[in-house]
Amino acid sequence: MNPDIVKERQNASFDVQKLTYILDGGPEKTKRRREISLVLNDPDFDEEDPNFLSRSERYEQAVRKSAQMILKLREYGISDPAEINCYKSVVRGNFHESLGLHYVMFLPTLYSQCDQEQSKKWLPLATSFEVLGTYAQTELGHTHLRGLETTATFDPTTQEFVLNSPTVTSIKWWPGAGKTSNHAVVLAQLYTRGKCHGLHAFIVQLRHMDTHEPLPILVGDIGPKFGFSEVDNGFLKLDHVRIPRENMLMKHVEPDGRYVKPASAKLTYGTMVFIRSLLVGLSALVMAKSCTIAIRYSAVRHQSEIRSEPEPQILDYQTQQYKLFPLLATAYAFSFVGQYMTETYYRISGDINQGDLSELPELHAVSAGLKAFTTWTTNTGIEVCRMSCGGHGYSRSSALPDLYAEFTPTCTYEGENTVMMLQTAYLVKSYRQAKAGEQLRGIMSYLNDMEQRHVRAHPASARPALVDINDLSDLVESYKLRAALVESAAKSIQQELQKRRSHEDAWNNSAIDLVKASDAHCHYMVVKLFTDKLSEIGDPDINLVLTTLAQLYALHGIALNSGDFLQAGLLTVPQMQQIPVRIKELLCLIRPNAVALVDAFDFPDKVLSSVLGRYDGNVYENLFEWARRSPLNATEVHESFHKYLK
Ligand SMILES: CCCCCCCCCCCCCC(=O)SCCNC(=O)CCNC(=O)[C@H](O)C(C)(C)COP(=O)(O)OP(=O)(O)OC[C@H]1O[C@@H](n2cnc3c(N)ncnc32)[C@H](O)[C@@H]1OP(=O)(O)O
Ligand SMILES: Cc1cc2nc3c(=O)[nH]c(=O)nc-3n(C[C@H](O)[C@H](O)[C@H](O)COP(=O)(O)OP(=O)(O)OC[C@H]3O[C@@H](n4cnc5c(N)ncnc54)[C@H](O)[C@@H]3O)c2cc1C
Repeated sequence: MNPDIVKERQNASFDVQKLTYILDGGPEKTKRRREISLVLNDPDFDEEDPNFLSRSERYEQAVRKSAQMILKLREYGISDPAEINCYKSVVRGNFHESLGLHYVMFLPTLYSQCDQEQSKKWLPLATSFEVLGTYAQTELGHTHLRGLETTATFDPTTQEFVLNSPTVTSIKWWPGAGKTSNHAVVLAQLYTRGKCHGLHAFIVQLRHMDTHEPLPILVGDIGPKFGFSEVDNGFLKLDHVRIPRENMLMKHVEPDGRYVKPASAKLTYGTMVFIRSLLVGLSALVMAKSCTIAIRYSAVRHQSEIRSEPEPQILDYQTQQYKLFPLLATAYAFSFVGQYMTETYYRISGDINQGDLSELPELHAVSAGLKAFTTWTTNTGIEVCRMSCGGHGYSRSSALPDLYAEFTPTCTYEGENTVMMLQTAYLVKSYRQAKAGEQLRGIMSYLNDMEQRHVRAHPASARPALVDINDLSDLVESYKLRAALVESAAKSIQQELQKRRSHEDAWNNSAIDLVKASDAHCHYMVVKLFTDKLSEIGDPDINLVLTTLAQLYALHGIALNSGDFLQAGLLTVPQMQQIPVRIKELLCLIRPNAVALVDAFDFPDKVLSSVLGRYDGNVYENLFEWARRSPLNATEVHESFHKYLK
């Protein structure tokens, strides 16, 4: 064990194990997670570092691993969805799996949209993996749902739907598992009796069940990408492909071609809401991994000098702390927000299953906003962690390049982030309702408050700032008032409308304000949820260290967005000047606990797959060993010497 890292652990002021329990949701859950993690010792999962393999080899290794996972899950009798998720995230490490779409989109769509008869037919096939599915929605030319071109036309004479990609732009593009899957949920515009009824989901068989040869359908892999090398994102061109009427999910078409309206057309989009909710938790996980790597490495890396010798740990540089500790605070904040998002998703979708759709718009808005907010922040954060590790951070052995490449598409898939932020219509609508005196419920209820107190964006001079920057509840209140930026967005729309612009143009001309408002709303939610969590934590040592992190998260966010807080008169210039001073104090308070705080995330070394983030801190000897395994070192003289240099 590296002596620096041993010393760091001795300095911790709290019980790391107890903090792990809090993150997991209780000691029992930690115990079970650790039991599941023992799978890492299974020799059947031994594999080559994917960084040393070609794309085709990576895909093959990933398929083998996916197949092994299925067999092992059966062998160990793991069937609880949360446990399956935990198991898979341990085995997957920092990469995706080729069967991922089957689990995260195909199966959930079947579960939520099959009627009884369909469930009887499709669920056994899909859960036994005879049917391997994907989710084919996006097209070459469009992702916006109303713009999708694939059609499904009902033919009452044969009781079939005819699925067609009429143009090049309508070819399905990006669905995971182009080579792996034999079925797809295809999203297409439904036509019956000559009328379009919008987007609906259909189960389409793509490949022969025995030979895996494609049916008369053009299907394949879209080629190498920035990352996602384990995943065969695919294309799919349907040329008048016929499927039985029973393959339409939720069965909206009667045998005579009559269309039966669903309770809400948006229920078809349910799987996207599900994944967006999951991505909040994924952001927390990836931010936690990145911080673990960068902070452990910073504790064992010595460089340059502060006073004279010896060379200090780079974690002692104030600038290094300023790069990493706000991200550490963010990882904790997002962990608690992820827990909230999961609970909210299951609570509201439970109500939806009982026929109560009243909270569906809020679930959509919150999951879209938090998905965008947390993935954007994490995306930037991984890169900060990588650069904070200097040259070694650029090596694939650090895992940070892989974490970035695998995570960055979360800002794009499942709804491009700007587009998701613009789903603020709900926010503006809520603001207008509150203004009209309606009492709002749920997370939007803070808008009631604003109307009652007539709090508005005022110039700094017009309102005395009563904020104590050392008091978290005051900071939460400030974030709440800053979220009143939604008023500026609503006003901008109003002004545009007064200029006789159409509603659509008024919206587009206010889009920057709308995204800012959405961002401010999400930021408030994160600060509030982090602060609320503190009241549940009884252990005084842990409460203290997490309070320090929450303060840092809140103050750092204000420092980055100082213009908003000043403009709205929420803080004065002298208070703003105090914030960097307080931030520096907080960095010093966090410093002795930094390694313990990342240890509490409890990532086994094999899951981190990072030479820099090793628990024992023995970085250099392992870096050397890793480099020697590079395929270029397989021979002492590379063949290119004989071919070209000699
Ligand atoms: C551990 C975790 C593991 C995770 C691993 C992950 C690996 C994953 C691997 C990779 C996997 C990647 C897989 C993939 O990427 S799958 C493909 C994902 N694609 C998208 O996400 C497309 C994004 N676009 C959209 O969702 C829609 O086009 C938007 C939303 C932009 C507009 O929408 P639309 O076109 O309809 O037009 P509209 O704006 O008039 O809206 C009309 C009304 O509908 C409401 N509305 C809209 N949407 C919803 C909704 N969902 N629930 C409830 N309501 C909704 C909306 O608020 C409005 O309400 P109102 O104002 O009229 O009241
Ligand atoms: C790794 C990966 C996996 C994927 N997996 C799947 C899958 O399994 N199944 C599937 O169906 N799809 C999948 N996708 C596709 C993914 O869902 C889309 O790429 C995503 O929804 C974004 O759409 P787009 O690519 O058309 O971007 P565009 O919408 O074209 O975005 C391009 C730019 O235009 C801007 N823009 C677009 N619309 C607006 C607007 N209304 N207002 C303001 N700005 C706007 C965006 O902000 C962005 O800056 C995957 C994508 C990736 C990268």
